Amino acid sequence: MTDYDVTELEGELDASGLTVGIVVSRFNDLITGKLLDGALDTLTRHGASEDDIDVARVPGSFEIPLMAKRMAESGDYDAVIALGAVIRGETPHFEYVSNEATKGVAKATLDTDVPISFGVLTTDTTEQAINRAGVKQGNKGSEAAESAIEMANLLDEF
Ligand SMILES: Nc1c(NC[C@H](O)[C@H](O)[C@H](O)CO)[nH]c(=O)[nH]c1=O
Ligand SMILES: CC(=O)[C@@H](O)COP(=O)(O)O
Repeated sequence: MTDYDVTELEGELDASGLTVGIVVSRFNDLITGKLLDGALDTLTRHGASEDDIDVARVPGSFEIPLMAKRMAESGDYDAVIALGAVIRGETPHFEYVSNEATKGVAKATLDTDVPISFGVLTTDTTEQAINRAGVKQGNKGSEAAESAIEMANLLDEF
């Protein structure tokens, strides 16, 4: 590939010194607990201190945006991580919960200017969720933690 003489900016994957808030849904907690494990493992492996990580538990993914926004606007956190698992049932409820959780987190991060990474699974089946919580398809909680670290460091450059 041709080398370009451009300035490239990228957030370091270094979590040392970062304060991080995690909002995790209790709904489907057999899944969300694994997402939380993945996020905490990633944060500490990249240098975050457990003393600098706060975890807030909410009833379901619909409640994530409000708590994520409250953490972000507190000024106490360099980044917030949103973790949930919305699994399709028999009714259209899945669409509403998924859409509002997604839109709410997106709005909260833009409104507060604080990185809020999106680790909310939206799956058709329980198996799909299990596979994305530390089995065959990785761990969305770990991925969300990496995004939070990178964005906190990248935004610190501006
Ligand atoms: N069905 C799922 C829900 N439903 C609960 C909502 O998130 C919310 O807590 C309730 O409507 C009360 O406001 N939540 C999930 O996180 N995952 C689901 O599969
Ligand atoms: C995503 C949901 O709210 C869903 O799990 C609820 O299940 P159902 O649509 O069968 O009531």
